[in-house]
Amino acid sequence: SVMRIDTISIFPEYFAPLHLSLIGKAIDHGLLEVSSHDLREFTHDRHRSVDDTPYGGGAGMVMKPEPWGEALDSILEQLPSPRRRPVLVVPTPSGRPFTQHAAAELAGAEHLVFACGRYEGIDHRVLDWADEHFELHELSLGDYVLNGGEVAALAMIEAIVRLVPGVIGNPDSLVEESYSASTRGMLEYPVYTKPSQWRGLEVPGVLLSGDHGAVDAWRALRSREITAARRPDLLDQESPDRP
Ligand SMILES: Nc1ccccc1-c1cnco1
Repeated sequence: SVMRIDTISIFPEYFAPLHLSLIGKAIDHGLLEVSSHDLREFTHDRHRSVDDTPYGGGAGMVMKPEPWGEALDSILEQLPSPRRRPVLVVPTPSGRPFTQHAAAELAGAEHLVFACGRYEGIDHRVLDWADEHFELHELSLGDYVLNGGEVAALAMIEAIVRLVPGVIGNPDSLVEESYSASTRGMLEYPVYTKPSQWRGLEVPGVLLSGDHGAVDAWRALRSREITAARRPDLLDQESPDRP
């Protein structure tokens, strides 16, 4: 089944990279449809304004509700009926953490819409209205400040689309990867390839030994060392996907 992704942003050109490489191939193979919409096409004033000063005062500008309402309406109108509610993802610093688990959940959706806000955010009434017409997910990429949702949406789209069956050539690379990349897995062990000597640096001998048991043990030990050093929060997590 074809997954459809719509993005809405005042910088639609941010999404041009989606048409390259992996995702570009999925689109060519008809597995995926991506279209990016310019929020300003849903304004009607001479200045095509999308933001205004915040009620209650404070610095910065807030995105006006009307253009968002019209943009979301136009997406709903283009849906074949009868339709399942499309998923609306709003990247926001105040969102639920976006995790590999969330990516896997969203990979099952038929239709994903990404609303990318700038400035100090979108008038909250847009989210209240959208909650009645979409399956709404306010998601954060991490605890840092971006200028807008576009970069977050690109990352989320890549994480989601690569889990859609048929998009990635070699599925078993997903199994290994998803196990360790998921936030409840362990961190990846270090990897090496030819040449065995490079700038005076050698490859750990065990990896050249052909002793697969020893290799697995070495990798498990390195994963645990690295995880303990960088992500102690991931250690000894009891989780459904790691018995
Ligand atoms: N800082 C932001 C500003 C606007 C839209 C999203 C974000 C975001 C998402 N995840 C982290 O930050």
